[in-house]
Amino acid sequence: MKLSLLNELRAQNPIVLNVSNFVTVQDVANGINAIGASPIMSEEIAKTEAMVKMSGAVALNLGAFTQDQVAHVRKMGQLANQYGKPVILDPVAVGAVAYRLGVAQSLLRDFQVSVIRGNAGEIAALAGIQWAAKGIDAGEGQGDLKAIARSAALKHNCVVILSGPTDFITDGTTVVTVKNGTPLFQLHVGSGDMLSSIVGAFAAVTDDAFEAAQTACLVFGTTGQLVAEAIGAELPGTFTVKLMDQLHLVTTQEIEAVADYE
Ligand SMILES: Nc1ncnc2c1ncn2[C@@H]1O[C@H](COP(=O)(O)OP(=O)(O)OP(=O)(O)O)[C@@H](O)[C@H]1O
Ligand SMILES: Cc1ncsc1CCO
Ligand SMILES: [Mg+2]
Repeated sequence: MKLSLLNELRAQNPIVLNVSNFVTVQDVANGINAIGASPIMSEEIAKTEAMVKMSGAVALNLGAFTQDQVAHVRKMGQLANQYGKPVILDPVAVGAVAYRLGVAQSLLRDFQVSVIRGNAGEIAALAGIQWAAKGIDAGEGQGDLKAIARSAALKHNCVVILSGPTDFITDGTTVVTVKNGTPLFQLHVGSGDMLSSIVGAFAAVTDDAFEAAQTACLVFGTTGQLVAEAIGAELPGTFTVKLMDQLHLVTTQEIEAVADYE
């Protein structure tokens, strides 16, 4: 865990290039901005190369794609590999829809990702493990989450974040767990999308994708927890607004005071 990466991120203000989804695009852009990085979204394949070149990391979200957009994501992933930019993949709902899983698997064959960030249902699907996912949510599957995360990481040769009440972050060998968070994250559609792009912001300021992934989970989880403790009620609207504020304001000292990871 390297919390000083948060200060590094804010000092560097790296550009994070995103293929987002139309549902959560604004939260994702503002989340990146609030934490101290610089978001840019792309939907046009013709300008992909220039945009990849100027970026510090590329975050690819498979939340709501058309076939044209899949071609765009593929080209962006391949160009990111060519220019040595870290790629973060958010495989939305691949545990619930076979077509989505097929698309995600074909993309993972065509370019190398640095980090996959998904919930239990999504990561189990990418590991080839049976799990009862529910739409974009993790669902009610059963299994050893640590082993599932590790298996997905080995299969795709990358760092994996299996997020949920506890986040499991692994390079296929070591597994770090982050227990910080709040159930309010589940009442805000796109919490996961925000986390995936924030992983991109951290990956842009270090060559160590495993460290970037761990730090992003700790920063995001503790920030949400601090907000929930401050508002003290189940208010998803208020939570969303205050989460943006707190992502901007949170300090490494405040995070350290509540950090719960091993
Ligand atoms: N019950 C919970 N308690 C604490 N933190 C949680 C809980 N559920 C999710 N989180 C946190 O919420 C964030 C998003 O993770 P989650 O697994 O919910 O993503 P997701 O299912 O892809 O979300 P979405 O589909 O809304 O984008 C992570 O930081 C995770 O730690
Ligand atoms: C609700 C929803 N549907 C497609 S993407 C998305 C946002 C969660 O990623
Ligand atoms: Mg998600």
